[in-house]
Amino acid sequence: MTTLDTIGSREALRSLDQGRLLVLAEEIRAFLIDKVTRTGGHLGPNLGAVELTIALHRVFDSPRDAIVFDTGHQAYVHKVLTGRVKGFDRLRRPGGLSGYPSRAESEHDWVENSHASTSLSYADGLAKAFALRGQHDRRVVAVIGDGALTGGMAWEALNNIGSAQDRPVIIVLNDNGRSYAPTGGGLAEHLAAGPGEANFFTELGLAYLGPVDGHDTPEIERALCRARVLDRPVVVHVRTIKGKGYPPAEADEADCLHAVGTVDPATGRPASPGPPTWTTVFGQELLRLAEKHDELVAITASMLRPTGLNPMAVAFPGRVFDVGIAEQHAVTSAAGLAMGGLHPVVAVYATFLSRAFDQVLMDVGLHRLPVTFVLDRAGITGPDGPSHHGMWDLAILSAVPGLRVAAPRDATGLRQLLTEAVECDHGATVLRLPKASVGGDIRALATMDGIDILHRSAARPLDVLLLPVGPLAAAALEAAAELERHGIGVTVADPRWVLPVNPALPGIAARHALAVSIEDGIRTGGAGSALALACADAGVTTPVHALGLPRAYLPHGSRGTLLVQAGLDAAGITRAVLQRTGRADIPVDTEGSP
Ligand SMILES: Cc1ncc(C[n+]2csc(CCOP(=O)(O)OP(=O)(O)O)c2C)c(N)n1
Ligand SMILES: CC(=O)[C@@H](O)[C@H](O)COP(=O)(O)O
Ligand SMILES: [Mg+2]
Repeated sequence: MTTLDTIGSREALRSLDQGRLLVLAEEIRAFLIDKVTRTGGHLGPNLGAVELTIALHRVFDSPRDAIVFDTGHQAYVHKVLTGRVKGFDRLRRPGGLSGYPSRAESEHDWVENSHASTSLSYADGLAKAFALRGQHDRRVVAVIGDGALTGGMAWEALNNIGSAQDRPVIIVLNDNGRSYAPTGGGLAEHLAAGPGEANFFTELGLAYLGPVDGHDTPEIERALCRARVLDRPVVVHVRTIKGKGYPPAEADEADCLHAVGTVDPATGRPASPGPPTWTTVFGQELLRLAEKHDELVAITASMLRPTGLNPMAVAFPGRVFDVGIAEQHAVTSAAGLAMGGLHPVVAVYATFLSRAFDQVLMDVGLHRLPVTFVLDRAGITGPDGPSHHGMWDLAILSAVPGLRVAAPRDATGLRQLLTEAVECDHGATVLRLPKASVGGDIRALATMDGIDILHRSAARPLDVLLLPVGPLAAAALEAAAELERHGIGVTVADPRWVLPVNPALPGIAARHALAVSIEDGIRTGGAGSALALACADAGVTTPVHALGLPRAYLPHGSRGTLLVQAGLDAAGITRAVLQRTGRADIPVDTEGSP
């Protein structure tokens, strides 16, 4: 019987003496390494939060006291301590444990959104609610990383929390000195300055306790107990080590094994390097363009390597800026760079650009500035779940006047479109790339009005027009072959620049009996909706059917499975066309997946 087996309740956890606490921490570390190296997940962050989370659950009475985790990627220990040990064999698997807090999983979980820098705002709201409902005994604890603290929302919340001396929000700053890479900026320098430094938190109206050794459970508990009874807003500054206790993580210069796939537990590395990804191809091409165009600069929001900017950063360190987890600042500072005569490339995950929509619309779009956005993880991403799927960008960006969106279907297309984007000096451009390895090139048979014709049935070319967005071209071509076997003629066309709609597309659609757009994004307001509107405006009566993702929060799972479930694989596209051409009776071969 391990100590971990004995802590089925908070009372049992609180009953452990210091010796057993040390044993428990090591058992949890070994558990995390064993499970997460098999399933994939956020290993480094959680290894650094072991003692901190044990202390939190010994001092506070969750869920009566609310413990809110910022970003939520470091909540595995919280899940271990709240009865979910058994779920870790299926962490981030379809139907299995979420990699983030999940309200459906436990009453101890509050925030499911994995977007950083939100915890202090939730905490401010919860504290107000508890106060207004007379629940003055309930504490609100926000656990925020030093990286997440570089996000603007956190400072908006601090401004409010600091001014409310009667609402005792307890902010636990989990300071491991890193986001992915070492955290940069004035805040990080201040936090690293050492205990003697007067802490600006006090000037904002918050008490400050620390710095505390984040791997000494009793010391953390003493600080948390003081915070608990202070009865005013307080920051408990906890110093931790990302990847603590696992040498491959502690030694990992890049990001302390921040997020891993299935890896060898002995090394923390995958058994074999995977095939080239879209990110890799982008990073290499951006470097080539940076060598050619001195005006090219790049910006990341604390994700230099994950977005592929590292090659350019190594070659041109003065032209790549990491602004912290601050997408809004990234976009508007890009507007400033463009106003200053440069051409910025803002590299960001698609889901995180949502946070900076106003900046795209009013700081870049309104001024018609030459800024290029490269959205990685566009479309279904998979294991990170609903707040990570990059499925909103086409719908929200379709509203920005003058902004153009491209979706490359292969590596050659990515290189060509990135060149076109960075050479465009009269407005914003966007490229969207999926979380996937890049497939083989798909050559065009012909190009007309900027539209690549990928396939045209010899027999009856004008039955159905398939318009895949980006990499879904491969599934569309497979569907075309299947449809032809049923005597349906298919044209497959790739406009490359998918928004705004290419003015030649309604004319092409008019020559077909049915037009079907296919996009890895929500169908409401996406590329298909835009095409239908363009056809209507042009008086084209060809029915337009938009295949895409539902306007829903999709669960975590594998990208392939989720695309199949959305009908965005070859079989799904084929079924959709057969249904709309009165041939629903024909059975469709459902083998294979995108
Ligand atoms: C708005 C937003 N941008 C980027 C990310 C990607 N991201 C996830 S965790 C992370 C680093 C967080 O650093 P920190 O808060 O210090 O937590 P740690 O991993 O160090 O425990 C980043 C940038 C995100 N989740 N949300
Ligand atoms: C928590 C967070 O936002 C990131 O760590 C994200 O999980 C990384 O996603 P990828 O693994 O797709 O880079
Ligand atoms: Mg950190």
